Amino acid sequence: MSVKRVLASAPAKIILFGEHSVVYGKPAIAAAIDLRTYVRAEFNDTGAIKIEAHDIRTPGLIVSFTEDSIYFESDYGKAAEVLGYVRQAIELVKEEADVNGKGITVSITSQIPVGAGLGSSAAVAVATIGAVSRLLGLELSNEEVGKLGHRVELLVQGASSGIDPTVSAIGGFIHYQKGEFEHLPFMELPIVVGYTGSSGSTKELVAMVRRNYEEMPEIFEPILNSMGRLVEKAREVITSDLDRDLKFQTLGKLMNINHGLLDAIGVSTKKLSELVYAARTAGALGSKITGAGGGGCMYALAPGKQSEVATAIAIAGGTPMITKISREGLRIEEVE
Ligand SMILES: Nc1ncnc2c1ncn2[C@@H]1O[C@H](COP(=O)(O)OP(=O)(O)O)[C@@H](O)[C@H]1O
Ligand SMILES: C[C@@](O)(CCOP(=O)(O)O)CC(=O)O
Ligand SMILES: [Mg+2]
Repeated sequence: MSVKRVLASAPAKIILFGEHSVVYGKPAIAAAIDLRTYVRAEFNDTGAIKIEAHDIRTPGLIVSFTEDSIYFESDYGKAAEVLGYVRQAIELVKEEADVNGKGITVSITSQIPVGAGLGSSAAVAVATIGAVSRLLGLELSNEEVGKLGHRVELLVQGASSGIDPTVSAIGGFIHYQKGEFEHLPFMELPIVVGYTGSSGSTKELVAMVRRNYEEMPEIFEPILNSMGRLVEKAREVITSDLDRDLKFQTLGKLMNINHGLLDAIGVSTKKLSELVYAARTAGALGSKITGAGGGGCMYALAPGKQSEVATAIAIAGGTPMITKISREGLRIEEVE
């Protein structure tokens, strides 16, 4: 029986250590979290690719009212650009399969705030590849979907380490470097994510760091190397047989150092720093930006203090989210 409709979902992530330096080939540690993007894919008879993005707000809406009608106009150039990840994801899958001139309709709903450092771009790419590949009868492993998701990010952003699509596709807690990943022993992490409410574009932030790196390589090299070293130290701690409390204390110190280095390369903002320090004052062992920065989210490690830290983040003007690691990555939810 041929497949008519597929619903797939893929999780958000946090980068625990090593964002930005991972783009320069250094290692990083990330975990999938329990916020998801859902993508439904089905055939249509128009021969066209149709994308229904229910969570994307198009800027610059103009509405004209007459007595008996309403006209809508929008900045369609920007609308097409914002759907670049979904479109590229569909195109890459179509290259691998015979669609017989049929069109594909993709409909997206998401729990992940956009441009917030939680990997919404990777989750939408991974869930789209998962849904469309299954619709077209391709048997791709989650790891293969992650690799295609990396190609999507490279095509749209120009640069991407691939850590986000990898962890979104395979789930869990990973160490990642230059396309290779390793699952770390699963541990419950008592974390709180704090959202500033503003967004940053990963494409622009990665490009800004690259420009500054090229202008002052002798300053940036040692900072990126230090980020890489602290990731290795964090991995040693996570995989050691130290007791949980000692592990968290050292990881907290490393988070604070990582935040300082991210601030040094220019990806923090006043609001992010306010949330980072509010969390520490409320008893977090460590706190830092997560993801590309320039707005978006920070996270804090707060064993026994999660509700105090959540309150402090809210008082400082952020939106706290107490999340859990998602062991599952890409999931096929329904096939009809
Ligand atoms: N629900 C969604 N539907 C369509 N596109 C999405 C969705 N969520 C994210 N995207 C795409 O991902 C972009 C944000 O990616 P990025 O700048 O990498 O930030 P992040 O991955 O941290 O959220 C959006 O501008 C849009 O192109
Ligand atoms: C800055 C970076 O390290 C992570 C970006 O994550 P996000 O898109 O902000 O969720 C870029 C990358 O790894 O490709
Ligand atoms: Mg992204």
